[in-house]
Amino acid sequence: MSQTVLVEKNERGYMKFILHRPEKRNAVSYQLMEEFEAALDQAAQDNDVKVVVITGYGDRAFCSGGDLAEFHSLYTEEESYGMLSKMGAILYKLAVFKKPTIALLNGSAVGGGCEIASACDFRLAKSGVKLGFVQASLGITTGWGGASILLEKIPYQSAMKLLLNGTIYTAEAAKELGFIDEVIQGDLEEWERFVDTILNREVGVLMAYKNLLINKWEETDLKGRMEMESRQCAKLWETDAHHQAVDSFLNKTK
Ligand SMILES: C[C@@H](C(=O)O)C(=O)SCCNC(=O)CCNC(=O)[C@H](O)C(C)(C)COP(=O)(O)OP(=O)(O)OC[C@H]1O[C@@H](n2cnc3c(N)ncnc32)[C@H](O)[C@@H]1OP(=O)(O)O
Repeated sequence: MSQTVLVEKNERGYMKFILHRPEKRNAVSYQLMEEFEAALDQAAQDNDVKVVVITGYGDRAFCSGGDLAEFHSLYTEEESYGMLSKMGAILYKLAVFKKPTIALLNGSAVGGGCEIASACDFRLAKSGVKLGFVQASLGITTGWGGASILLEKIPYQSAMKLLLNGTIYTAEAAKELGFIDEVIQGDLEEWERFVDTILNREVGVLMAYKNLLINKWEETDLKGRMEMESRQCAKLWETDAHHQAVDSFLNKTK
């Protein structure tokens, strides 16, 4: 089975995780969850790594969220909660990762793809990229805790607009809402400029600032809030509305 997360270490001091399931627009499978978590552990232990960058393979997609085909076999609340809380725990680990993290949106970011992006400290997107928390249009909510994270990061009204609408935005429109920090025009490699100065700082300084956030999120029980969010989503997962929406996507009738 081929690798679903490619890990590249750059001598400038960052590590790139490349979500690598191009035939599924880099959807999250169980295998990808495991490789993603292993990559996070590897980056945490490597003292040369100052920043982690997450991106998608190719130029079509950053990540299309949960693998709707693989997870379609999960029918009930309990079955889906197992999957949702598993990825939720990994996203929490990403949110409280001890060094700065960047989501580099090279292509579409949909559903759980936006949740992964929310868990990063910064979100950069190639101009023209489409993104959206489409879960509402599938009869569910963010199931991996992404809304709880989003509400920590951008103004409440903007977060609610993104979540309740459940529609697709351009990177430019998402920047207006504060979700995207920078839209990259032209060559995507230009993203590196965003971290030029950060990479010149001592890793201890970067980690100390990050620690302020981590402490806050521990005190306000972000983990517990994310678990509650997964539970709410699991309840909606077993409804007909959700199963019908997924059937429509898989049968291309939507
Ligand atoms: C778990 C939950 C959560 O938040 O907690 C979620 O994430 S819910 C998951 C929410 N995600 C979605 O609803 C994603 C739906 N996907 C899309 O909207 C689209 O595929 C885009 C991501 C915008 C890409 O569009 P584009 O036109 O480039 O490609 P496409 O639609 O032809 O897709 C190419 C191939 O990838 C597959 N594919 C795409 N997204 C997939 C997904 N999430 N799970 C499983 N397969 C997926 C398609 O079925 C198709 O397979 P074939 O080549 O075999 O026909």
